[in-house]
Amino acid sequence: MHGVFQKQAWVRVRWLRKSTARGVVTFNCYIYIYIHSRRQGFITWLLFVVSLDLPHSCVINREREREGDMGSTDWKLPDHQKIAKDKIIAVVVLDGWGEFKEDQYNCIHVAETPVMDSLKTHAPNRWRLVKAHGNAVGLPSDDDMGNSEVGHNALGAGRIFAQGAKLVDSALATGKIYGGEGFKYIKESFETGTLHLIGLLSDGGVHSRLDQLQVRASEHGAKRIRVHILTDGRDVLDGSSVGFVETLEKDLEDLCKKGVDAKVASGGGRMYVTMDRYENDWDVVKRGWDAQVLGEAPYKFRSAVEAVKKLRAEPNANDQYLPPFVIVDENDKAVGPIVDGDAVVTFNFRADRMVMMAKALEYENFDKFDRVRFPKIRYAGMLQYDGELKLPSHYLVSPPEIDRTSGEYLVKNGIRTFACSETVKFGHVTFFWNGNRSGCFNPELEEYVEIPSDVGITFNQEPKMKALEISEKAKEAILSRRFDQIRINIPNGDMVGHTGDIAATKVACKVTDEAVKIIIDAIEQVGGIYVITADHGNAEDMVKRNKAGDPLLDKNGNIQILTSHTLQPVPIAIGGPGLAPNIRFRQDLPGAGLANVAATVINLHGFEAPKDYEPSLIEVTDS
Ligand SMILES: O=C(O)[C@@H](CO)OP(=O)(O)O
Ligand SMILES: [Mn+2]
Ligand SMILES: [Mn+2]
Repeated sequence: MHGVFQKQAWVRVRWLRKSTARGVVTFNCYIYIYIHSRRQGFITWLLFVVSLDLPHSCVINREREREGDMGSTDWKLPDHQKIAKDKIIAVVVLDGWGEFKEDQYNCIHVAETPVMDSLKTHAPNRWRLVKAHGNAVGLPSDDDMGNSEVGHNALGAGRIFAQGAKLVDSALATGKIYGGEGFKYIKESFETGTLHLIGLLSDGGVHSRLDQLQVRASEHGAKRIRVHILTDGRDVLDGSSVGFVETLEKDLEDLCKKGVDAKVASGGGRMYVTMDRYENDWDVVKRGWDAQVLGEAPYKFRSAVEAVKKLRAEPNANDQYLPPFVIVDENDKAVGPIVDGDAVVTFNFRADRMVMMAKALEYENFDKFDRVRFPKIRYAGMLQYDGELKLPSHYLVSPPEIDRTSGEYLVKNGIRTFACSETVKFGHVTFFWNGNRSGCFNPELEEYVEIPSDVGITFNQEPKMKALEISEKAKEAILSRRFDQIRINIPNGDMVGHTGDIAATKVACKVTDEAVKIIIDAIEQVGGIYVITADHGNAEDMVKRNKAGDPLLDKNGNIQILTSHTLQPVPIAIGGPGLAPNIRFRQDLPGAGLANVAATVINLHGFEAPKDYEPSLIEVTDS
């Protein structure tokens, strides 16, 4: 982070976009840039012109890719020699359900969870733990907690891919990021326009990382920089926003001393401003748009530190839900609305909570809310957030190329698939599961059902969420016998765990257990198999601890509530009448992780898994 480096590169800038029936025609100008970087600096550029992007449509691209895939991949899975086909399999992901010591802050332990308890105690050969954090799911280090994106990617893809956090780290370390198309593109605005950086401000490492913003924002020649912050409190402790904003403001001050006009321009809490997902509530994105683009918000402050401190002092305020604010100058004028000719980077590497904003920033035709103004900007994502939609069309770092997922293999081998969750987790068992692809592979064999989530509440208010509705839908799908795989995500442990409300999280865990029972009972009726697992920990530990594992107290003597995910492993249990008695978990894979689940499920469907998948967790004994 403290290194000094120099780079020269070509940058593309889109300077004119025109919609046509088949897509967007983009005229580009190319600029040769010279970058001199030191820790807190920003941006520099030089010169110049020409080229033209031909229009394309997503549909055409998708078909071409598919044809290419079909040509190079052998999709046919060999039959498993010992496991019969045609069993109905329920794959259940309990979001945020880890395994941890049994104390009063372990909500799973404290709640009544007889079904999950019995899976653990009654069939020891069919219950085990798997790793769900750090290197096991493609994160930079084993200090990184798991999360839904990397967890579901690993569960679905059967292999470990270097994930966004890691890819950005390495693109920054090598300097490759600055030579890439995306950076070159935005850089063309640096001379006359402002560079806006929008994203989650914390070191949580789930959606973004502050140090990546610091490095990125350091000495790359932008003359005017505005940062639009989203406070966290969900991947990091509530209240930590103040420290992160202080760090950022200090960095920006240092830049100002070097002659860069750099300021925080707006802000708001991530769950209330900008970072909605799966189109649950466009109002969230609109609040962000109004503050970031239009420079309008209900609260105005002269500095971001003051904003966050004052807004946090309101009753029941927390970092996740801070209201939107703008920073104003001495004339009460917003210091950083986004206007024609500016560059914008959304610096989150994770997709789900940036896709909606990306659409608002990029799509000429857009009807989700009234944007009032649609500035002509050069916009790039830290990553491309949706490979299928090619959104955004410019990005600084290429996303992981997660190909040949288990879902695609199984569908291509005739497995009829049903996937379901409520809105806030719907994309987890579809988009993330399928390697960050929206849509299904074969609509004739697949049905994806989304149950609308509650809107405008924090989930401790409704801790049962839609768990029972999801499992009832899954039950219907199981009993209909129209599907071979029924895949669901039960969100409660995670979504309620993130609120930090221990009483509500207990309710969440109890209803999750009830939902599991509905699935297991349905599977009993059709002679099927269940696979119950989770994507990462959350509800099993609700308190921040010291190294010895004891709860930490804050300065008032209260326990420090942990709203984030954890580093804990998660359980996986298999069973059901369709599971032959001689199938059990292998004993020789003690370090297995979520990526080992895909091959396991493929085997249970009666196929051998692709050779390069992480090994299956099961074995078939002779007896
Ligand atoms: O809510 C989210 O965006 C993340 C936490 O940042 O949780 P999950 O990975 O479980 O979706
Ligand atoms: Mn999750
Ligand atoms: Mn979560």
